[in-house]
Amino acid sequence: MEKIIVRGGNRLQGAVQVEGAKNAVLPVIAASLLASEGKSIIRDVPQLSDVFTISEVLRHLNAEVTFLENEITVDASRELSIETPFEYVRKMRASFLVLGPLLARTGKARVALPGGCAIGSRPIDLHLKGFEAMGAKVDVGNGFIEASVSGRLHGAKIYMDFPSVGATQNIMMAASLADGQTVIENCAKEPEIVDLANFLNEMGANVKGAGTGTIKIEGVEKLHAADHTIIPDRIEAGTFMVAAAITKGNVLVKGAVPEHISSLIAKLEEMGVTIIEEENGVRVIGPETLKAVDIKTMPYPGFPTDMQSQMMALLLCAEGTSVITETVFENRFMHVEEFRRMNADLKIEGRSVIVNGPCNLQGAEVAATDLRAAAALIIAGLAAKGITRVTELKHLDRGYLNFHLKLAALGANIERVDDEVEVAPAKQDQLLADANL
Ligand SMILES: CC(=O)N[C@H]1[C@@H](OP(=O)(O)OP(=O)(O)OC[C@H]2O[C@@H](n3ccc(=O)[nH]c3=O)[C@H](O)[C@@H]2O)O[C@H](CO)[C@@H](O)[C@@H]1O
Ligand SMILES: C=C(OP(=O)(O)O)C(=O)O
Repeated sequence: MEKIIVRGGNRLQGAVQVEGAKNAVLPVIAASLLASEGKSIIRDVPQLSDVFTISEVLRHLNAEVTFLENEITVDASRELSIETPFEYVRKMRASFLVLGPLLARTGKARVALPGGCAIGSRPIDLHLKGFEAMGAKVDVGNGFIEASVSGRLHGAKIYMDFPSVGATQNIMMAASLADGQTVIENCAKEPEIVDLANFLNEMGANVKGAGTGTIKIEGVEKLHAADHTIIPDRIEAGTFMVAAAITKGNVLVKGAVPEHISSLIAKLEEMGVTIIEEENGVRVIGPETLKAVDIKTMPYPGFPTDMQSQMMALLLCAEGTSVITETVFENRFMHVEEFRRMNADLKIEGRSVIVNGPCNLQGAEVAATDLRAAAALIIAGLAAKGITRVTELKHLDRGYLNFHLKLAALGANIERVDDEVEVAPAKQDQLLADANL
């Protein structure tokens, strides 16, 4: 079994470069299915397992996808098949994002129903309501969603009960090839929505208002391939910022875009962390003593749920009582039990967790329960006394590239091993060199 082994106590120092955003690249790759001519080139693509999964989905749908390091080329000009089986959707829920493009491009799509996952039940009603409002007939049965339309989808006025990121993206993509105007009200405002809108517009779409609460899309006859560079990953950036703060370190997080992480910056500053905006990123200097703060996750520009578990790790080291309230997903506290194995004093009360800090964190064997929990447990290990072993690394690999190598380059005592066969120092140096760190 693979594990990451962390020996806590080292201060992180130096600079780390963030990758292109996982949550931006997945919808952009799905959107490339809308181009009936040309080859799209997508740049700054992180080589993550989720990216490989969505590429497999596209290949299964008869698109041609080629990788060249951080660049992906997609040719979706051939006739597309319309079915995405469960094996892909089970691996990664974002596979469901092909439904909108397929429906708009071919008039029909059959995509396996995404189930719940470790962070909540995650229904898809808002996606489906949107497609129905645009004239699609949607049937759910035998574990599949089947959507079809005779002729083309038509524009519609769609109000979302909750600003769902995925539903906003799926509807935006479908509406780009619909007849007439679609207006999505109470839509998601995340930077990844803006990145997708930019890509769609580069493909010849007419999308306005992305980043605000109302998006207007004038459907066009057809879309062509485009050349697009993915935005930097704000969650990876935030994860390294928290890692720097917890080790009382001094780290420049290169590629971090301050306006994408303003809620995180505000909370870190409230905790006593020094944040300096530099030309090519954000410098984080951890204080000797961290102050407790309260956090409530919210849709963007609120505090991101994808940073909740990493912040929990940091608050475990803060003086005083903090309250973390999760409003986006109903069950995103699976990591609490794992933190408790590290001597954390945490109490779950409904949708909140009370953190009584500072905890005397101790190394332990812990299992990642989801992608961000994996990073959070490793971060806690950086501050814990003794050795922390983190298993279930398949979660980590969905969203972080070379995570342990990047931390090692900043001075962490960390290695990734298979069944305790520890990587010899010379091999570790070679890995760092290979990863260009
Ligand atoms: C690949 C990707 O970009 N994933 C991100 C995306 O997930 P995802 O797009 O799945 O998240 P959503 O914004 O859709 O979900 C937010 C909330 O809305 C609910 N909901 C959603 C759709 C729906 O039809 N009905 C419904 O009730 C969900 O159950 C959840 O409670 O945004 C989340 C919220 O910022 C992030 O945590 C994920 O990292
Ligand atoms: C929850 C996440 O991703 P997904 O929506 O793909 O599960 C995440 O990136 O933290």
